Amino acid sequence: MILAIDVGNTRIKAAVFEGDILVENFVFVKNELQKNIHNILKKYKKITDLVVSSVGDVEKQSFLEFENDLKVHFISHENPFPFINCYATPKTLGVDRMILAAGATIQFPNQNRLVIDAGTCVTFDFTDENNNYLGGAITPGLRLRYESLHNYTAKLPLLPLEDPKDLIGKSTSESIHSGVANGLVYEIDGFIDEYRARYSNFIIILTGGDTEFLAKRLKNTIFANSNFLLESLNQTFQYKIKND
Ligand SMILES: Nc1ncnc2c1ncn2[C@@H]1O[C@H](COP(=O)(O)OP(=O)(O)O)[C@@H](O)[C@H]1O
Ligand SMILES: CC(C)(COP(=O)(O)O)[C@@H](O)C(=O)NCCC(=O)O
Ligand SMILES: [K+]
Repeated sequence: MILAIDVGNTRIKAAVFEGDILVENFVFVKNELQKNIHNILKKYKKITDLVVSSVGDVEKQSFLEFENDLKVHFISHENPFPFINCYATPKTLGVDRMILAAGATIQFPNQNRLVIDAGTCVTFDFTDENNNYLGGAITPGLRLRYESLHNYTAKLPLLPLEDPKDLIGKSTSESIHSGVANGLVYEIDGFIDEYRARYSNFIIILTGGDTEFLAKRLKNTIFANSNFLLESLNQTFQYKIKND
């Protein structure tokens, strides 16, 4: 069994895998990392490997303390990936984005794929049918948009994510909800339309903490899968075992 852990900029996501099967998944915050790993290992005694991908600021040491009981693997740029990396600055490309592109390439062979990860940031990652990873986009995520409006103005309150009542906000809070929530939905649909103008055919995978909120509001047809990054992490690790 494998314990896959993805450290994002907001939360840590983890999943136990038996081969390709996701047995159970977990979400927690940074300062509860060790406690959670201990509990997972207590529950699943067959875990032999810990596979970590991180774009957040968690010390490697937090994972290395489990080295007596497990093999600990950090997925990095040095790993083999199933695509040709055409990013102009491959060393600064987020390892989470590489893993998403790897998962898309493995799960959807011989087609163009766009992965949208709605986390702290919303990232777009495009891999074409010849397995060239071309790049994409980075834009602030839903929560980050609410927080920036509050943090960089004198008058705007910090609001929790809420369904916008209407396109036309009739109060400060309605205007913020319309601007942030409708805004991100239109932005994502707009991006997809522009991609479609260049590539007539591609599949779209939506993942990340805001998957559920966004999936039902987008006009485009997408595969919504909150666990896509963890599944891709497991697949990237299996690919490494076969190709190292
Ligand atoms: N309990 C929660 N805490 C924080 N964010 C949450 C929570 N539930 C849903 N979200 C949403 O998830 C998004 C962050 O997604 P996540 O996948 O956790 O990010 P990251 O991978 O960057 O850590 C936020 O924009 C927020 O709206
Ligand atoms: C863009 C990101 C901050 C997204 O992080 P996340 O929202 O998943 O927490 C991360 O992929 C990153 O730090 N990327 C480095 C820059 C790049 O990918 O070009
Ligand atoms: K992201």
